[in-house]
Amino acid sequence: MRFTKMHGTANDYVVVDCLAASTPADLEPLIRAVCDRRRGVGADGFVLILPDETADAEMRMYNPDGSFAAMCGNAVRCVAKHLRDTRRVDSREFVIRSANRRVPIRVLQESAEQSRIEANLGSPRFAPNEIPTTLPAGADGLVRQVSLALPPGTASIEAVKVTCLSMGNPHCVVFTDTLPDRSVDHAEVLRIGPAIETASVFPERTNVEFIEVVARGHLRQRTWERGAGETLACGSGACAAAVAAVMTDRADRLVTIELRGGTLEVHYREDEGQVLMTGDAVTVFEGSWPE
Ligand SMILES: N[C@H](CCC[C@H](N)C(=O)O)C(=O)O
Repeated sequence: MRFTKMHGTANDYVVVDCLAASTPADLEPLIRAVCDRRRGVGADGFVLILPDETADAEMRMYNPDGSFAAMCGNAVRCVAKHLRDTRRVDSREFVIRSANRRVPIRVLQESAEQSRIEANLGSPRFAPNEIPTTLPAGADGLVRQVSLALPPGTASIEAVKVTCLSMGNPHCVVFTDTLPDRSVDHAEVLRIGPAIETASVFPERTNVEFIEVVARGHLRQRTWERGAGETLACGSGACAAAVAAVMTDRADRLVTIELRGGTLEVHYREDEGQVLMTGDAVTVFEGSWPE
């Protein structure tokens, strides 16, 4: 199986082009083996690129544990770069489908190694059943700064305040100004993250973003990803964080998000309520995996 190793803000993926090749069989064990950082290639996810009737291509992204994710912001920029590099699309503007979302792409700069790409991830969904979560929404229909109890002994605190939404995949945002230490560097990501990811109030689990508000146009983010653990960046998570910061009046609609693996620009547009994310996409190497 031929693949391309890529990353977006150091959130790395094994990308398999199935536009002119068959889709690998028996995916789950293959994904676990390929994503294993010691025994395999090592990646935060495994991405298939497939033909599509309604878009220029379909992206299917799987976490290292084999679970499917309906959206993936950093990976969609990698897929966009691959489609341009392999001349599957002539224009710098095209559409990639991920599950039930069409993601309009604009390629802003490009080179063989690295490109700068804008992806429109669409509108956030706020209804608890669309996130999904069993946490209660307020009178405004938002799950905003709701208290979530942590299992005893998880962390130095017994509960956290969370703001939840979907970008096609579930996100739970924790602002560090509600934690004992306001710095995102000291947030108990490795303890609180997994406890929230697998909390019973998230029937499909959830991604977790820890956000420090530096200024109304500058956020710092650490991420505990569903099915992957702490990653150096999460694009859909950055979009969710930007929306949550606007929902809680902590930020303006155009924000720079500083993640451990790099920087993303996010624009939560007021007009159609869509969320545009701009960042890099990097090709690292081509490889093959024994069939
Ligand atoms: N890293 C990805 C998110 C993967 C989300 C996945 N962990 C899930 O289960 O939803 C991103 O850049 O958006």
